[in-house]
Amino acid sequence: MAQSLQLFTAYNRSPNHTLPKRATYSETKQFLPATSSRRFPVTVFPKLTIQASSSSSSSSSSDLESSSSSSPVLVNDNGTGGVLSGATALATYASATSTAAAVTDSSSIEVDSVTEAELKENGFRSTRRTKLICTIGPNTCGFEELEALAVGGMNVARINMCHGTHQWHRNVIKRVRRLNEEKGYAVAIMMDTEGSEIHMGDLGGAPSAKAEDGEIWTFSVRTYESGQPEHTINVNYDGFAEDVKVGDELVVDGGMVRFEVIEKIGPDVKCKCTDPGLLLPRANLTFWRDGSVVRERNAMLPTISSKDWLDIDFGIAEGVEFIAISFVKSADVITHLKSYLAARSRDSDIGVIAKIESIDSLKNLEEIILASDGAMVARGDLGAQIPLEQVPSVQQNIVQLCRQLNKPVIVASQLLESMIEYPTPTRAEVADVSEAVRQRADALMLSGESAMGQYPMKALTVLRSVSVRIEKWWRDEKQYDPMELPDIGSSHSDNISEEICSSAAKMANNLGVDALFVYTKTGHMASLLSRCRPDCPIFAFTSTTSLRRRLNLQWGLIPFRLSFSDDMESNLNKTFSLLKARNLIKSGDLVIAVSDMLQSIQVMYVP
Ligand SMILES: Nc1ncnc2c1ncn2[C@@H]1O[C@H](COP(=O)(O)OP(=O)(O)O)[C@@H](O)[C@H]1O
Ligand SMILES: C=C(OP(=O)(O)O)C(=O)O
Ligand SMILES: [K+]
Ligand SMILES: [Mg+2]
Repeated sequence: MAQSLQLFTAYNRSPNHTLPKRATYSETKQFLPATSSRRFPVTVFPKLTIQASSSSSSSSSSDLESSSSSSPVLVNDNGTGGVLSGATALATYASATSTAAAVTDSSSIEVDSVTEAELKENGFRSTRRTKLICTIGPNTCGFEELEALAVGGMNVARINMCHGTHQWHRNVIKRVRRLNEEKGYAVAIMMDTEGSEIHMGDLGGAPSAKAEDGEIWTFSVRTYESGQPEHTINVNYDGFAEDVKVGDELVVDGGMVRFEVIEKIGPDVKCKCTDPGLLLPRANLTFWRDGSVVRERNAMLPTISSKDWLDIDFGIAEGVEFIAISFVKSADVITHLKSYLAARSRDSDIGVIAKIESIDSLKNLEEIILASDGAMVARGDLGAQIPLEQVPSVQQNIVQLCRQLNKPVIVASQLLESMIEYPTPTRAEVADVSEAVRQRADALMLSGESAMGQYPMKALTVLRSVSVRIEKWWRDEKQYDPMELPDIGSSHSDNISEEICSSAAKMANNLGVDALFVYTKTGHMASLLSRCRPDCPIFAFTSTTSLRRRLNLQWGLIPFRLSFSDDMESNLNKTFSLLKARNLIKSGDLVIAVSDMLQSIQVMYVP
């Protein structure tokens, strides 16, 4: 297959290639009632009594008609229909997406063509559980590129407010929304704030500048009206010249270029290049003294700057699903933002993701994660603030803590950095991706690889195929360590939900069921199931498209939009008939269903 070929052709990379050795960073049929012999109701109510389910009633024929008439026909490379391999999805995306239809009426179910194809081809148990995030930049902002990314498995599109204008970001959001509406995808939008980081200016419009060994460069807080002199870099932080000392090490982009401070002249800081490399516009700057990162007055800068507040208002107005906050230092800022969001965005529920990328965030890790709706291991800046060799253990700790606290966690930055320039990843990068998948992080994120790299689709394909392969490997080999999941709920009802989900997940593993079904109004039960990381996929049914998108960040959840009632019996009947109409399930499949309206566990074969 194309994908396995691609992973192995890396050997063909010429040892004499002329590219730089180090990649630069920056940059349904009628429903038939169930036969009682094939069904085992295990309904658990809050008082924990066992109730047998009554026999089911058939769903209305209008459900069936609307569903089957809108069922998309998928075409594979050979045009024989019905198959779209995970590995060949990219090659066939045009045919798949051109025939896929989004369905939004109340009697139908909404799922996208890619999920549908994956379920049909590989069966439930082989669907990808790890979610994929792509940063959108100049190389991926067009409708066709965004569509190719969605077909390639993008679950969340990230926009980085460090770059671009509101109009640019608005256009990207509109295109993603159009894609969701027209093709039935549930791609969520994550807006990432700039934060009060120290970074360089725009290089006077140049795409990059090369700093050579021993060259003297001036870093200055001055703004140059009539063009920037040669070897001069503008710095955005007013206190820069006062805070640095002669002898400090100035680190660009976490170590891609290094300078030593040799002289201070008013607002100008003269520096000698000690590690040559490419300077990119708005690159991040840190300065180090005696082996640790210096945090002078910049430590006092607000986590959410006035510019960030304007960007947050923009995110609210555009209805983004997630806002990721850069350089979080404490839980207060998250709590404050959450109350601001609650007051401003009445209907929508925007998730706040805390980016763990500073020493302060590590000191207050648990309270920050508890206050947030998720966390990101932002290894780019984190690796510029703590010694690099500490990053892997910190990553593992954050991933574990997030799962224990039931918060989705993203592993970000440099996963496939070399693919910014090369069509194949390094073995080390594949091992890094595998490790994040083995740790069972909720999501993996591409930054420069998808924003401005030369091979965004190939990078996404690598993430997808490595994820699927590693997940299957540890399911087959039982490679993963079971994790102790503490009670996290604050009420007895919460504890019941947790017990139901962990029991349902355990039953699912022991019985080898095909899928877990969860009917959820708030997403809570879905996330509790995801937290258990069961062996089978979790079909999460929710009645709103916004919640469907938001669930798309979490491990193992396949979100569907479906109108449902408080009557589990009729929900299940409706779901079975709709899914059967689309050949997504078949008679005899074993399913365990839970819901957050009725605290119950039902085990049943699809009639
Ligand atoms: N909206 C955008 N417009 C232009 N370039 C972008 C945009 N988003 C990302 N990029 C480019 O992709 C690179 C990698 O993205 P990311 O890691 O999110 O940013 P950063 O390098 O600032 O941390 C950026 O350095 C920038 O060159
Ligand atoms: C994801 C990160 O943040 P940004 O790309 O915004 O610097 C990071 O630092 O790893
Ligand atoms: K950012
Ligand atoms: Mg960062």
